[in-house]
Amino acid sequence: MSTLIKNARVLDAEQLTTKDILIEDGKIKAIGHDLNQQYGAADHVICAADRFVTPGLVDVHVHLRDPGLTEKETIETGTLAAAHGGFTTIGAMPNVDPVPDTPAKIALMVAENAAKAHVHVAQYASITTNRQGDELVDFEGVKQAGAFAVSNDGSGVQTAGTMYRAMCGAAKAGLTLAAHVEDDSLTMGGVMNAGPVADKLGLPGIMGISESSQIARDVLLAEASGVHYHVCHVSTAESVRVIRDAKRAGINVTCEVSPHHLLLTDADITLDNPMLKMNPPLRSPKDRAALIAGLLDGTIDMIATDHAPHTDAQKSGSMKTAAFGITGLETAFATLYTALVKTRLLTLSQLIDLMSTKPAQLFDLDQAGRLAPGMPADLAIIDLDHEYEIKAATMLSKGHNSPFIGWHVYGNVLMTLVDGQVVYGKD
Ligand SMILES: NC(=O)N[C@@H](CC(=O)O)C(=O)O
Ligand SMILES: [Zn+2]
Ligand SMILES: [Zn+2]
Repeated sequence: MSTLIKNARVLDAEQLTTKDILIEDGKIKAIGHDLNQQYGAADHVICAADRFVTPGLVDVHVHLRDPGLTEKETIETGTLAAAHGGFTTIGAMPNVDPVPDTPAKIALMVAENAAKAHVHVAQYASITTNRQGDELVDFEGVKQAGAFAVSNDGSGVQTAGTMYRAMCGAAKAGLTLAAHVEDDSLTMGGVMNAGPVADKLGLPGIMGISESSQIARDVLLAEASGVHYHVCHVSTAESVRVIRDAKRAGINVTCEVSPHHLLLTDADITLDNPMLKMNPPLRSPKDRAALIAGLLDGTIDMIATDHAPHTDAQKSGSMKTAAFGITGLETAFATLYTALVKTRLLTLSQLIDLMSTKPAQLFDLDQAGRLAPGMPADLAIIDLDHEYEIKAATMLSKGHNSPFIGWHVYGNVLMTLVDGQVVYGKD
């Protein structure tokens, strides 16, 4: 089976050029001109009509909610949402029920993902039993069973001793440790960023030091243990500074930032609105500026959505009681392309690096992140030229908890292919 994508605009040495892409048996066979002369006619032709074709996007931070929380999302709906957003590989976080904290549970989840997912799913195991306390997971065992990394996302690892032992174990097993950094003794029941906006709204605040102080602890533990330490969803200027300094010291640390922390701040919270409640919270404009500076100087390695679907009921009422988290898979590319690339803060090539090439490289997902002969045909065809409105009605995720609904953006994903098969497509 062969497919020819005609007239694709692809990035080549940071410039967009028009080429054809030939796919054979799920892999990219060739990228170039007049491919039918060399390889003969393809079984199928997709006319890209000068639309942008990107290597499939890679998101290392997604909540699929399956098993156990399937009223919010399932493997099917979450990975359809990923395909709709142009993502072809996602990392699934372990805050599900039961928590994948044994080799047997990981093996089961890996099998379920393979049977039900529309895109490639890399599965996280937890760091500790049931994502809490101090008993470590069998890292060698979960790696053998198919876990690609470990994380307690949703909660921080509270004690240095447990984190250090976890890092030593993960390093020995060759697993990246991805940390949700949050010191519970500094969180104090907050629901949004601590500061003048929270004070004005009368809402309890979450201090930035609950995040940054744990990163400061962890980079030193990472240095001592030799683990690849990855920081999830950095949100403050101090976090960026600590990570920048750690990188300069040669420590093996990487980090991600979410689209919402790049696009919004607590100044956008003008009333008690659960759609703007997530963990970590939207920070100050000064923090947002530091995140963008961190992206530009390479301190921040990648963008990850932290797609966190919840039911309408769980996201209604007051920020004091609503669930933390917003969806992201179906809005990430378009919102970032519109706000950062069209305004020339980033080039398109830099955005694709941050959303595909670098997450694939840094998480050893060596079958993702590049459009090149021999690679799996994982790609998305995107219309960069026509403005559209983000609407809840077009979302394939079960969760409609997005603050970006109603935004007018560019960068509509028209079609997504995984292993050469169309997993999302509009005519
Ligand atoms: N980000 C969130 O606000 N919520 C996430 C958990 C997490 O990423 O920490 C969730 O699972 O809902
Ligand atoms: Zn988290
Ligand atoms: Zn998360």
